[in-house]
Amino acid sequence: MAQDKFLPNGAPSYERVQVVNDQKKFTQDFTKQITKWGLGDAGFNYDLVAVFGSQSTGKSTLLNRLFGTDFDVMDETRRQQTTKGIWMCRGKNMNVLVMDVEGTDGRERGEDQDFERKSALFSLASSEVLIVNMWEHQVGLYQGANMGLLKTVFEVNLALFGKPAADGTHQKTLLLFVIRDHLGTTPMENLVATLTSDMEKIWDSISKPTELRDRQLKDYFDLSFTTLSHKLLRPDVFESDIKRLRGRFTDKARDDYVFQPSYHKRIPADGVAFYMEGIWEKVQSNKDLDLPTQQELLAQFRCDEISAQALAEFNEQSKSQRKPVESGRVVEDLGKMMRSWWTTALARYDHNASRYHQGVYQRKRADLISVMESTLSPLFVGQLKNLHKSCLVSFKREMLEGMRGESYSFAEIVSGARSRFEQSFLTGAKELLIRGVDWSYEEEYSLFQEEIQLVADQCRKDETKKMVNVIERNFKRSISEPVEIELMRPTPDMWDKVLTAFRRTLVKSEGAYLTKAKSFNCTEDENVHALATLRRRAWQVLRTKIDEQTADVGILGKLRTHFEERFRYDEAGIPRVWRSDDDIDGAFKGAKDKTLALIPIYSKIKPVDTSLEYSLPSGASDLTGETEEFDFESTLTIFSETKALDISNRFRRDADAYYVEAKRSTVSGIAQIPYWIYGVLVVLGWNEAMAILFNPLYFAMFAIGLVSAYVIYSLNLAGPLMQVGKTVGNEVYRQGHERLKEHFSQPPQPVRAQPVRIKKEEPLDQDFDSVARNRTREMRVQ
Ligand SMILES: Nc1nc2c(ncn2[C@@H]2O[C@H](COP(=O)(O)OP(=O)(O)OP(=O)(O)O)[C@@H](O)[C@H]2O)c(=O)[nH]1
Repeated sequence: MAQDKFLPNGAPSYERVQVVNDQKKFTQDFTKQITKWGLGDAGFNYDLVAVFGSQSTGKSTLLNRLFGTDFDVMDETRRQQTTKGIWMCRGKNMNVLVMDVEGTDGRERGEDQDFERKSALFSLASSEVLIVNMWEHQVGLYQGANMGLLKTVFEVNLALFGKPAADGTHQKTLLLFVIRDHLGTTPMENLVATLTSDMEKIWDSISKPTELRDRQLKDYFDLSFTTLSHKLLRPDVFESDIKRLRGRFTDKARDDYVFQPSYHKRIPADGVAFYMEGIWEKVQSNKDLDLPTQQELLAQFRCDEISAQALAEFNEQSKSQRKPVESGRVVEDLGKMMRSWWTTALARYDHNASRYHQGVYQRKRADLISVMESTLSPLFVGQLKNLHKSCLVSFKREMLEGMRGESYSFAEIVSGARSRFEQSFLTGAKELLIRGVDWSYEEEYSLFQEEIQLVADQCRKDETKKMVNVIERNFKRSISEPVEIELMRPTPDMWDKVLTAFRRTLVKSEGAYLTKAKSFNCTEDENVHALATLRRRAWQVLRTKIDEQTADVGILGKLRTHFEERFRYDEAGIPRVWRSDDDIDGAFKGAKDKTLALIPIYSKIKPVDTSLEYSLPSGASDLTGETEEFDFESTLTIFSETKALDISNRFRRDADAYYVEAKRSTVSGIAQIPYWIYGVLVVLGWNEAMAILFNPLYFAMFAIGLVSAYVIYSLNLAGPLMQVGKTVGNEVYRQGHERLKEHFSQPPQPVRAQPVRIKKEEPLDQDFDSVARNRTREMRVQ
């Protein structure tokens, strides 16, 4: 709140204003006040100085003496806090904004150090020169000299306002250490060295943002030092010290002039209020600035250390199982291990850190838990995935093994395997849980269940397919014989019988399917699909069988048989022996016509009783879901008209052959020896027969002949004897043949000339030829 001290002549006023009250509210009158101070148009021509230090260390006194301000000064007799919040005043006859800040370590605020930190940070961030006010005897102390506070302030200041400008330079601030009540016993240089070293130490110990890790204290701050004598004991020296120091703020020519341009924030004076309000808001609202107490700071430091130690061991342990899990293995007792690492780390942290500030301890504990959780999370997720995979593989294996035999219930195998491996997954997943960690396996579990269902469905589909194939084979076996029989004995209602047999067998097959499908837990849709497939395949089996039976050879055979049965056999089934007076033509025509009439019957599946007609939807899809080309109507036609014509022509040719054969058989019957010839033979041979019967020699020979014939017949020797006879005959023939060949093919041997003695008795008139003949004969004899 501004103190109203308007000057009647319009000269600038020097009244102070409370920029931030003790409720941490920033004043709304600041801009107005800057105008009143006459600095509205000052542009950059102004400076800003603030003071930092413990309560009642003469800060206000110092500022009033240096800048001619009138900040409240403590009443010596009461020794209590005077400055509350942050005040500002214009320096007398100086374009200097002077900020008097509530002292630190105030009795009134006690443990609540929030305001002193925020106000200190605000002063540091907004001023060009920060006067660090302290008693000489505070130098070298840590808490006493506000070093802890400075450390915090530096840390947050760096994080919030420490980013370099575009040219890489940093906004600098002068820290002017004013050592009060300087007695002179400790040389100035020593004090400077101690304070400089303290500041360097503070700077080194603060945690810096990564990108500002290597920044030095001098990048942000210049340090300057001065002393003031004891105000009460040596008032004269004090006064001269003040005067000397004042010169540093006013005399720009001096080397140690404090308001160097490099410290200026480059904010025009009329924007200072807005700028400072922004800084205050940033200071106030930033979470990082909920600054801790010294106790908290210590706790933070120690808890961090303890936590890091606990984490180091924990990380080492968890690392050991990372590889196995990543490689896809289900690590046994992983949950147990994780819980052990977890509790060990927490116990270690709890044991060492619980002695520190509870808030910090709890907060850091939560941090530790969160880090451990994120470290173990990949193991949890990986193990769940591995569990999922391994249970699924085992489920598949068990399904396949279960379905290996003949008699098994698919539904039982599925439900058994499913519940076992779901349980196995759940047990494995639950084993991984750590109390207090919000991990969930539900999503993975439902994925696992879905995949189990997919595998079961696939197995069921495969099994259904297999089952339909088996039923189809059985159907084929069952339908084969009835179809063969019915097609072998064609009648007009042949197809009625075939279709009846087909329906009967199909009903049995469908029944077999439905019984098995029940144990498969097939859906209604799957059943409909499978039955449709079964019907179509059954029909195709029937068709194949019919095709096989009505192939060229088959159909011609059947027609021939049918024809023969009617032409070559009589009604009683006895083979006909055609006589010349038989009506071969009529029988032939009848049999042929009846047989030809079968061809149209064979050519199309068409029952007489239309209720037996069978039909199937065309273009039905297979069990695999693939649509097959299937035109039911076309399957009803066994052969086309052209084919029927061809068959009938070929049959006609066969039938004609039978006809010719029949005709020939009557002719050959006619060519037999007439019966009267036998009579003539009896008459003519009567005498010879009597001669044999009544001549004992002939009779005996006849009887022997008969007995021999009987013996040969009864011993079945006719064949061997014939064979022997034949062999002997052949041998005789061969021998004879060879002899003859030898005889006729031998060339005449050359005859050696012998001396010829003319026998007396030989007639002289014997001609040469006869002699030669005789000679030749002789030679042969020789
Ligand atoms: N010994 C000594 N006392 C001083 C000096 N300067 C001021 N004092 C006395 O210290 C007391 C506190 O002075 P203030 O100026 O009010 O101190 P302050 O630091 O502004 O106090 P707060 O604003 O309440 O924090 C007053 O009684 C002053 O007379 C000094 O240099 N030496």
